[in-house]
Amino acid sequence: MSRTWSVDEHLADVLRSVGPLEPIELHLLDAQGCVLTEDVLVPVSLPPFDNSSMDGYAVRVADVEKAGEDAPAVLEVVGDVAAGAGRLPEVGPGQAARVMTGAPLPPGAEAVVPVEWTDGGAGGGPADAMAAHSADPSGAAGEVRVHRPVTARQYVRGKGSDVRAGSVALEAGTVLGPAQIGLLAAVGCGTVTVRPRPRVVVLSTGSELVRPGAPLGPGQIHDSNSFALTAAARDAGAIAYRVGAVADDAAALRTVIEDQLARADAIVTSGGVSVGAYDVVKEALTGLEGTVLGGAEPPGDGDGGEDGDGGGAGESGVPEASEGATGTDGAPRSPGAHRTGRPPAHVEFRRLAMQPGKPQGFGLVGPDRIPLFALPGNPVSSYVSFELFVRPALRALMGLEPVTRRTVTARLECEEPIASPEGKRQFLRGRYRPPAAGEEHGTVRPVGGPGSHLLGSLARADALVVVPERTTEVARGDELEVVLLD
Ligand SMILES: Nc1nc2c(c(=O)[nH]1)N[C@H]1C(S)=C(S)[C@@H](COP(=O)(O)OP(=O)(O)OC[C@H]3O[C@@H](n4cnc5c(N)ncnc54)[C@H](O)[C@@H]3O)O[C@H]1N2
Ligand code: MOO
Repeated sequence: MSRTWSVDEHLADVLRSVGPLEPIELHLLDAQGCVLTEDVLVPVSLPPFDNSSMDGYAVRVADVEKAGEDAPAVLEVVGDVAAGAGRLPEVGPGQAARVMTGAPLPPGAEAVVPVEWTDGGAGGGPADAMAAHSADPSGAAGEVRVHRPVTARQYVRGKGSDVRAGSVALEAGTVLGPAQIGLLAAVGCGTVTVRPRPRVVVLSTGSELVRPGAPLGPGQIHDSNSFALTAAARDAGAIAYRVGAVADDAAALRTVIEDQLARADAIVTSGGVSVGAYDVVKEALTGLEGTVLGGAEPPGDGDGGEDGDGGGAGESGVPEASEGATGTDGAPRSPGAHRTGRPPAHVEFRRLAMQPGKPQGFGLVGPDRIPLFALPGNPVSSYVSFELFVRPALRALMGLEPVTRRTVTARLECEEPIASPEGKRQFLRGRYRPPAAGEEHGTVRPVGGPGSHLLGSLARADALVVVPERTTEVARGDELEVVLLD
């Protein structure tokens, strides 16, 4: 390691290295959370035809003009129009058609009288509802008494009154949420062109790691990082594949990562980046020249596969493949924008002026130059590093903005002053309370201490409290920047 990088320098370097993935066409539900890359024009007006907004009777306005409670207009019922009806009865003078919500307005009719303004064809006073067609098919015939007048087009939803054919339904850049997906379905689009979710392969390293659920032997711990990071990748919008823990064997790790290249738009590892004798990630990802990870084309196509055999895995001997978040899109992608210009494939290991998260590796690997994040092994360090560097990169790959989490200013709530290392940006875990009425800022209360192994308090936190590099102590009432985690 040479110089120390600031958090901002490292993030800028990461974001300089990743560009949005090439757009692909996806089925609507597979595109949820993705960004449209082109305007979507409305192929068919919505509604596609004039239709009723009420269950009632389609009438001609002049026929009910003088209708009142004591002097109902009596109209001949010429048939039923249910939603989806293809053949429509013609409504002539003195006539009405029973019409359901969403059903086409029959020819000749100008407005709809809600059933509650009529006797429902039953001959009594105002009706509450229509008799079910199955129970009384005769309801579509006979007479109906209308007790109130309607104006032209009343209770009629006009063709194109929602969106018109030829207009822009959604603009390029729109993020597809439930309402947008609903609109696309309504106008008949079955597929859309979007920036896809990045496929992220997450693997942890360490011979001490055991899969949760398996008993611990002496000196062993459960692998939590690969689970937390896979969940974080999904939370960021990615399709995440958790590969089980790989033991501290550089050659095996390199093989596993090479195998995973075929299905990865980004790779995240944890552990093995510090200065110890078993820091396997550093070893595996240094001196890549001439290897597939170093950018050399693989010998054959190579299927990468779901079950890369790294051997020597800490938990089972064979890395485990995990399902994709949405399980839609395992196919190889055309190279992303990060391939253009083809910077050298290389992973650099750095020291960052932050706590937790000091040791970090980052670079572009493989023939497609996909980003690889080698995060530190301490559980809080890897999670905080993911939040600060990987999440923004994944959002950049998806074309989502802003890439960073929302930050707010909050007043610190704590009993005793808290020390912070000089020259490092510290990220304390905290719980944020938004401002109450009349307050300019909310408050944040640290949970747990600064130790990078404190998962219990991380799990109770909903914010990261940022203590700047030059600050060596913070106390109650200090105004600090807070990164909101949800
Ligand atoms: N002499 C020095 N030692 C250390 C330094 C240093 O500057 N000089 N930096 C410390 C800091 S800061 C960090 S952070 C860690 C980073 O170490 P590694 O990235 O090499 O991580 P490991 O040694 O593999 O593991 C560290 C710690 O985390 C536990 N761990 C690892 N993977 C997992 C996992 N998947 N699930 C749960 N826990 C995991 C591991 O057992 C260790 O306890 O280095 C410091 N040392
Ligand atoms: O930087 Mo390490 O990430 O403090 O524990």
